[in-house]
Amino acid sequence: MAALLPPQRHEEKEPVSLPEKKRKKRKRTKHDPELERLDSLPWNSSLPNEEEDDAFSLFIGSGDLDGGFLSLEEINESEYGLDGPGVKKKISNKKKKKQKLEDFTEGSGEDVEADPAEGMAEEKNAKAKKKKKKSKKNKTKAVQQEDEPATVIDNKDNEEEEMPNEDETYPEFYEWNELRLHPLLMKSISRIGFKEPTPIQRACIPAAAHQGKDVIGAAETGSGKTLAFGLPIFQRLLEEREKAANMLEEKGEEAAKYAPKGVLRALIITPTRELALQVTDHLKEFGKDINVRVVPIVGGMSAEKQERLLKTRPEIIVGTPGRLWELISGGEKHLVELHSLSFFVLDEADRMVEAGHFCELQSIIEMLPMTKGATEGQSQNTQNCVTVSSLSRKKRQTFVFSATLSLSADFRRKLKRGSLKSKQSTEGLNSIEILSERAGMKPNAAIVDLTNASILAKNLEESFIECREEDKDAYLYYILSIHGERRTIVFCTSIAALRHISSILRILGINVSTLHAQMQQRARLKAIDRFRANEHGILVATDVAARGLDIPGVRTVVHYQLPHSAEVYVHRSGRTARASSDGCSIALISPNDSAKFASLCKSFSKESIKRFPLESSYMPEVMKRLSVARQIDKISRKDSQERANKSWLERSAESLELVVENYDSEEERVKNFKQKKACSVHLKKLQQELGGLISRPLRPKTFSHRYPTAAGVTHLIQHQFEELAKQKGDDNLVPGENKRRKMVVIGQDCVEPLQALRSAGREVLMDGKDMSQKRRNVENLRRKRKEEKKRLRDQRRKQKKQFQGRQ
Ligand SMILES: Nc1ncnc2c1ncn2[C@@H]1O[C@H](COP(=O)(O)OP(=O)(O)OP(=O)(O)O)[C@@H](O)[C@H]1O
Repeated sequence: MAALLPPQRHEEKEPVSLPEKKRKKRKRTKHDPELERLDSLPWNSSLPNEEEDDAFSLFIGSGDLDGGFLSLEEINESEYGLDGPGVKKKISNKKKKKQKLEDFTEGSGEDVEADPAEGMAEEKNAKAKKKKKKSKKNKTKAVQQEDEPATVIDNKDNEEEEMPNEDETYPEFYEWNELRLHPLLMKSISRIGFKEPTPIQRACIPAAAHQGKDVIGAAETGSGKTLAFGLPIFQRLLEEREKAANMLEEKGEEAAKYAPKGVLRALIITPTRELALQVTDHLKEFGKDINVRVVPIVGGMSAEKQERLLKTRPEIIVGTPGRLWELISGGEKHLVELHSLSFFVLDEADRMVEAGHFCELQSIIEMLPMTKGATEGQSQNTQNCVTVSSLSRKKRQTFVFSATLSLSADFRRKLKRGSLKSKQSTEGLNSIEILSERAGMKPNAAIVDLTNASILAKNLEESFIECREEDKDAYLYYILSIHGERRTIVFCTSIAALRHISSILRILGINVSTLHAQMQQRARLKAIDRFRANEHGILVATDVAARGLDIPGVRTVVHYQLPHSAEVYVHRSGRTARASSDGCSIALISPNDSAKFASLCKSFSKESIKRFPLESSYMPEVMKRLSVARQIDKISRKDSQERANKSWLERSAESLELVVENYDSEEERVKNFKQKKACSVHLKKLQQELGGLISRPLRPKTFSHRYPTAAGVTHLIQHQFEELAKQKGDDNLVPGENKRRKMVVIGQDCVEPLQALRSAGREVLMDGKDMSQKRRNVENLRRKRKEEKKRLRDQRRKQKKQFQGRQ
């Protein structure tokens, strides 16, 4: 356990004898049961089998240091470039240190052109602060010169003063203390209110922030991976600033080299635009207290906005591979300064090696200057280099994170042997391993794999509904109407299916947002915002929303169509049951899906899965509504298709300066007109019919009209009832009559899917063979029915012919 403990910052200033209190504390942490639990966690069993002696299966402090964490004695700050040359260890009190840091931070903001959106307020603040600080600084300087000449720490009292006691400052957040984060980060953590680090944060932060290691991290969805790489980045930037601030007096201008300002320090690449924006927001939340600029660079962003953001010369950029490569290859000034990069992060790395991202990502990686040990000649952009300190040039850390990361035994063995130097030796490695290798992943990288055998989040309840393909709409409508509580995401594999169900649901009066890759970026963001804003929102999305989206309060994920891979299933389901909350997933399984579903369960080592409880007495009403909705949908589609075709024809003709003439005869035109009119009358009729149906709560067949007990009343309908009751009360407010007029909804069986599942879900054994057999049986049955129908049809025809012959 010692590996997680080495107090790097303490180490620097630590006196020969530690105070008794501290020693006890360290001893205590050494035997932290949580860390021991992590230590004993196995590698994901679904991944290739491990050799017993593999040190990379969550290596947290054993005697074998190869590829694992360094022990306390082995950490040499100078090796990681964390102490600038000639730094004298000084005694300074807490205030003085903070003051210096602030001075430096302020300075760093001065020559950075601010983003107009946020910049004005910042500029104002900075000016006011600057005035204040100037007078303060002068005072402090005077006091320092008189009272506190620079001395080497050798005395307990001073040491106690130097390190702020976080226990006292943030007593509720003591769980973070062992990670020894910078006080400003602790301030952010306390402001945001994260009581304790998540396991992945606990495991990654010491390795990444204090031991300067590269990290490959895998942990379940919603487990806080963003901060697992975000906090080490902030920690290092702050430490560098602090050191530069300490040197400011001695070295003057030169000190600034140790915390270069206005240069790119971290490049975080994510597979989707939404994820990049989300990671940016998450990090910005922490960057607030420490004046670190984090900006997103994603496809779909306007050139002006992009330019404005890059002009602020942010330290951290979060982007998608396509747009980043476009800018890097185009020689964008801020982005080509990749030599100053201290962190290169691949978030959701396994998704990025899929088609569509790989080439751009590979090109970006090829532009990265070689890290320690590589020949200078291999760096392609050295002529663009500005002078940066050895501190930031010395090493770049690479972080690779995902919930579904699989590394081959061969790659882990390679890391262990430290044989990752050759760029050519990529034989037998998968794409993610090749990219990690090319990105300069160091041989002693820490691999932290906290995924369990099933990889799925532990608070997730999975379930399924078996139904015919054509009944999926009905079951989806059933779930959303009867159990439509809290936020729900419905996943489709194809955009066509997404369009179909979102249209049907809208016709049925269910307000849904949609999200898919063919939408304009602005519309995509709007859809997410709308979904976020509605506590009971419904988002119908393709797999573009499967990864990383972090929207609190998503309680249900419906797999309308099964995804193509087990990984995507994990990520889709991971949109619920995030952090410490719980949620459920419901897969709609048609006979065609059953074999796929069985193999999915097999790959997660699932022996049984719950069948989602259904109340069949609701289905006749559901089917009735759906049938009308489908007819409306068909007519509207036909109509809009015709209009689209017509306008396309007109637009094309207009662009060619042609006149479109109508050659239809008068008779045809009248006929068309009549047809259209009949169609629109029919449509209106259907709409009226559906309006009548959906104006009432969805009721089971046995529902009594005389006693509305609210069976099947969703929150929406109950809300409508309440509104209605309120309205009626307001309309004719006669004193004394209130009681009689008020409509009361008695009882409520509208429960969340998770609640329904927990109280009534039935476990079904998942037997792959059984599922396949079932599928075969259904297919046989269908074939027989078809044959029977054909036989009957032929028979009828024959009889008809015979009858006609007799006549
Ligand atoms: N220490 C913590 N305590 C409580 N909540 C946390 C903590 N760290 C992060 N979170 C919250 O947990 C949620 C999930 O975090 P994050 O998005 O980083 O997860 P993730 O592991 O990257 O998920 P995914 O694999 O789906 O991308 C976020 O809302 C985040 O604010």
